[in-house]
Amino acid sequence: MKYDVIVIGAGSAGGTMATRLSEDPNRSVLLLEAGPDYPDLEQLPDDLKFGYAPTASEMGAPHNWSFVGTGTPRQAEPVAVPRGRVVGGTSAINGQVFLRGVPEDYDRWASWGNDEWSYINVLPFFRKLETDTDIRDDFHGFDGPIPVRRHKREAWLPLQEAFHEACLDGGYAEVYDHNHPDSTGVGPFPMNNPNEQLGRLGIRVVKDAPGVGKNLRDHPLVPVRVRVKDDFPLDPAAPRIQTVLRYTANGSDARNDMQIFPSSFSTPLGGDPFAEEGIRMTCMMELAQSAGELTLQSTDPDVQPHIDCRYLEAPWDRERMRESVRIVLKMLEHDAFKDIYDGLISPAEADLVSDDALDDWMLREVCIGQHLSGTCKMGPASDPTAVVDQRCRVHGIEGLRVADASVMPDVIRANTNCTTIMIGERVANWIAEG
Ligand SMILES: Cc1cc2nc3c(=O)[nH]c(=O)nc-3n(C[C@H](O)[C@H](O)[C@H](O)COP(=O)(O)OP(=O)(O)OC[C@H]3O[C@@H](n4cnc5c(N)ncnc54)[C@H](O)[C@@H]3O)c2cc1C
Repeated sequence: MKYDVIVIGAGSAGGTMATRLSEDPNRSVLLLEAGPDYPDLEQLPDDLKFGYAPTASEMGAPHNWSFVGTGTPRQAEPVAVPRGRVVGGTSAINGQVFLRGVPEDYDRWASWGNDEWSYINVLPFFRKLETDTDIRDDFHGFDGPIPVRRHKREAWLPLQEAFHEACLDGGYAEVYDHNHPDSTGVGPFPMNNPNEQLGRLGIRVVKDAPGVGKNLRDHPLVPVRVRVKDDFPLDPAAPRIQTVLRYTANGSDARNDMQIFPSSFSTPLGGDPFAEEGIRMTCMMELAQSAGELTLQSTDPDVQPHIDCRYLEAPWDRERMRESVRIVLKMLEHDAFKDIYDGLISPAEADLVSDDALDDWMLREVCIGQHLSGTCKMGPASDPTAVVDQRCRVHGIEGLRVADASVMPDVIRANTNCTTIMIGERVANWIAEG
């Protein structure tokens, strides 16, 4: 059997591409996926259907590749690297935040020789992929396949309210629409959950592309773990994440290069997702200077690659992360937290005595941001580190494209799913045009 297009991997980008390309009955499309398919809601297992509890992304969970990587040299244990193995890919096990990057992210991609990816060029595809159920304007879609909504104010849990109040008092702007190009400040996350439910190895080299595996980008995060008062309600099944603060670090020229968001329920790190610990305030770096690397360990596709994240390697990353932790600590002293906050679980007092002590704590505690990207970056052929051109065609190989989160030349200042789906939309469009 011959196919016009073969898509490997039914994840955020691959699933989108196969869907769009098969809209034309005259085009044959083969979609190959390593994990199972659940074609309707009845057959969908609970861990994939109810996204609030992170059971689907636990190590060893049935739809998780359960990779491991190296976070920083100071960590004794490897970091867990969950990736979805199911039709839907990682978007089937993710946190359902549906945030776009800031326009400058895409304009930076364009400035590196990929003019097709400027914000003005990608906006129609962001609109095409979604139906925003809250907002109708030039920046949002209203007839696309993915529903986008925000948790209504009356449904915010008490921690989210306290966080919001403390941020406003801290001088941050109030934002309702974080997908608006100008947004910065605190407000509800846009979500895509449905309304209230749910060579060295002897491999023959076909093309030497030295950029493959380099430029591993992510949003490293440092969790501040907080004990709560005895009578403060903790519900493991409630939405953990509802609001977010996006802000610019002191001295940074990159808008919204940092995020802080509160989790209304937290568990010991890496432990049982229903075991209660308190709450968590997460400091997340949206535009890290440090980049990691992904290298093959074997020719066997079942052996995972070595994933070296190199989080917080750059002093500038540590400086911004220290500031973020200190913003959280100050925020916890705000009156809005007086019925919630009962002391820190981590960091301990000794971790806060100096910049060095705090760095040491951060380098031990830093976690994966789940937004791995960049290891097959797009760029012109004149860039020796570029793996694909701006239409995602592999340089020097006819008929082969890479279209997923790995083609981002740098990670965007937002969670990656929405942009990855947009990449799938764009590439499908180019293939369809011929
Ligand atoms: C725990 C977690 C939470 C996250 N939360 C969010 C969030 O809230 N918001 C957000 O925007 N982003 C989030 N992300 C990130 C986001 O989901 C990913 O960036 C995005 O889904 C990546 O899409 P992709 O198409 O690049 O890859 P994937 O969606 O991972 O697709 C790759 C597909 O290829 C398949 N595959 C791999 N190898 C083979 C093979 N050899 N043969 C056949 N098939 C194969 C895989 O099984 C998978 O289905 C999260 C990620 C994780 C892990």
